[in-house]
Amino acid sequence: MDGYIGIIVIVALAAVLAVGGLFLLFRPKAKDLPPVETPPEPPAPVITEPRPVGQGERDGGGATTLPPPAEELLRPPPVEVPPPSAGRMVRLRDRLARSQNVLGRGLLELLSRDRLDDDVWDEIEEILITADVGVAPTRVMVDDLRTKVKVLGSRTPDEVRKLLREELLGQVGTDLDRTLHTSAPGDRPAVVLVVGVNGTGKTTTSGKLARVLVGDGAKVVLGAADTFRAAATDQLQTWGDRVGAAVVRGPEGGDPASVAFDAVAKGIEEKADTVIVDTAGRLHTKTGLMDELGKVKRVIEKKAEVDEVLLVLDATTGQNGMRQAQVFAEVVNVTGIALTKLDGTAKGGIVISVQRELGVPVKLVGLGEGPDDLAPFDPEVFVDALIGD
Ligand SMILES: Nc1nc2c(ncn2[C@@H]2O[C@H](COP(=O)(O)OP(=O)(O)OP(=O)(O)O)[C@@H](O)[C@H]2O)c(=O)[nH]1
Repeated sequence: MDGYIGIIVIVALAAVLAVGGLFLLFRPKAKDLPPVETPPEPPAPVITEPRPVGQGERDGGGATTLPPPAEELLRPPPVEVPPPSAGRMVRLRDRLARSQNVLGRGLLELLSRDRLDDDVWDEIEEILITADVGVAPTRVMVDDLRTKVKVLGSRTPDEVRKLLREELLGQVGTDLDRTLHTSAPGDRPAVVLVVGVNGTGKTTTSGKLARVLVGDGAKVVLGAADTFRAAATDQLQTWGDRVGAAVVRGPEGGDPASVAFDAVAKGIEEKADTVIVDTAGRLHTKTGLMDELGKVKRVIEKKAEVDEVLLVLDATTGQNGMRQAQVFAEVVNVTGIALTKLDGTAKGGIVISVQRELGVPVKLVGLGEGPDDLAPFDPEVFVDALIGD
């Protein structure tokens, strides 16, 4: 019996030891334990730099801003000193180069081809027509170029460029008198009358021209004879205020001829160098409105000669502009063309066609909406911008 008890005790002891060993062997290690939950760190504080205190905040008014003091409201805006006109077209050359890329570089590329067969000449013709050079001038140019290419035979790139440059310059015309008559002999101011159909950019061009002249040192008076559109008068007033030019305005819907007359009278009285008279946009097909324009000019002439009649043409309207130009020329004897929006069209060929049809030179070109984006037209800069250096 004692033997049995001893065996039982030994077995029991062995069992206890075995269970203890197993526990020690498979006990969970620290890294297997579930992580101890620690409270999240509080978010870092957002440190903002103090903003300069605005007037409203200073008063504890949050977003509201106090109006500027009365004397500040009454003070006229500072008068600007615009840059002189010299070199303007060179400055704006890139705009031309971008918009007239096809006309210049396209022609250059085609003329540089080894073989100039009929298909290539057709393409050359198409480029010229598409750029609004006009049918007759296109024919002349293609014939000229064909003859010159034949004479040259094989062509180096420099020869092609020279050939095209000469042809384009010949068509644009280097010997036309492009002088803007903005100063008059004697002691009266020169009078510039600005005319054209609606929306071509007459008011903008009048304002920009005032800047050109003031930049060149002249004293300018502006006449807001566009009494039809109140906004045009305000627009002109803003242009005048910016460069310190007096603006003569009349009542809305008033007689434009009377405003034009008063503007010239003011120019004489103030010993101005130039009076620029902006007129209302009118469709060339409306006889009544065209007669009114004729009257504006005749009434001005009671006071002083009109030295320059600038027809403002929108280059983007293409051949439609030609018809307008003809009618205006019949009524008011146009002496110069201001071609606007040349920055927004590939139809730069209109310079060639309009001069040929009217026999009147392009004197100014508009190359953007900025206040100084109007330049005296320079044929060489124009052609060089088209074909690149
Ligand atoms: N891109 C570009 N826009 C121009 C140029 N010249 C004028 N404009 C824009 O053409 C628009 C019409 O110009 P306005 O001067 O008001 O035209 P307007 O002929 O006086 O208009 P009406 O009095 O209604 O006949 C404006 O948005 C001008 O900024 C130019 O050379 N280039």
